[in-house]
Amino acid sequence: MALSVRGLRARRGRFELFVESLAVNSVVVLLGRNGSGKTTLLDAIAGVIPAEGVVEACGRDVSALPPEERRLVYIQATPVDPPAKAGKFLRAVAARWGRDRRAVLEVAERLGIRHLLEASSMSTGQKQLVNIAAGLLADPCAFLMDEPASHLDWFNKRLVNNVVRKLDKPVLYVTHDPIEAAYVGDRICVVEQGRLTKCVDNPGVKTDDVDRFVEALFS
Ligand SMILES: Nc1ncnc2c1ncn2[C@@H]1O[C@H](COP(=O)(O)OP(=O)(O)OP(=O)(O)O)[C@@H](O)[C@H]1O
Repeated sequence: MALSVRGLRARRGRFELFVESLAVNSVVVLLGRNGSGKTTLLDAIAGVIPAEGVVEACGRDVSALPPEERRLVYIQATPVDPPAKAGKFLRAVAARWGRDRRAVLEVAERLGIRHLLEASSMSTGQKQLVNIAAGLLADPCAFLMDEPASHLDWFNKRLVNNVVRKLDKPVLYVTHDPIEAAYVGDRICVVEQGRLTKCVDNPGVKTDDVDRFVEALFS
């Protein structure tokens, strides 16, 4: 079921975002210059900043609900520090959603982070993988992802991209990387000065040459 937005208006100082309509059925990528309003759009949908207009998720109007009741997973560009070791944290998230330890191990396997479950310290990119794992353990109506791969190496970026492509939930995905946009998105929308100025279906740009180039460098 789609995540959809109608007549969404939000302000940040003198900056104004207005999105007349946006339907997210699969993976929709937002591309735009710095300061164009991509994060503001995700913040407004998540409900972490005040906004006018309608946001629908799982077929219900969530516009008046606080963020924690909207059933949206919001992965932000800068990962949140897990409050405990990754394994303990992810087991707590799983329990919150009625899932067991096997679900944690399965998600950790998918994201290649089993070795981090008991780690006492992690890099920023490793923390981001744990944040993404926590999001996958939840049962949201949709995912909002703001540059989720900006701290990830190419291999982890591809791994996360592949996980995102297989999610059977709507995903609104911000990246600055057009190669990543072409790889992960079903639709690509351009954000300019707080407006969606263009949305196109992914024409199927091939990114294999870049993949081969990076793999050769690290082989
Ligand atoms: N905390 C803030 N206080 C006031 N204005 C802000 C604040 N954060 C952002 N803005 C304004 O909102 C505009 C949109 O910012 P936003 O973070 O949504 O852009 P973005 O497209 O996500 O940028 P980037 O690609 O650099 O992450 C900015 O141009 C800036 O003028």
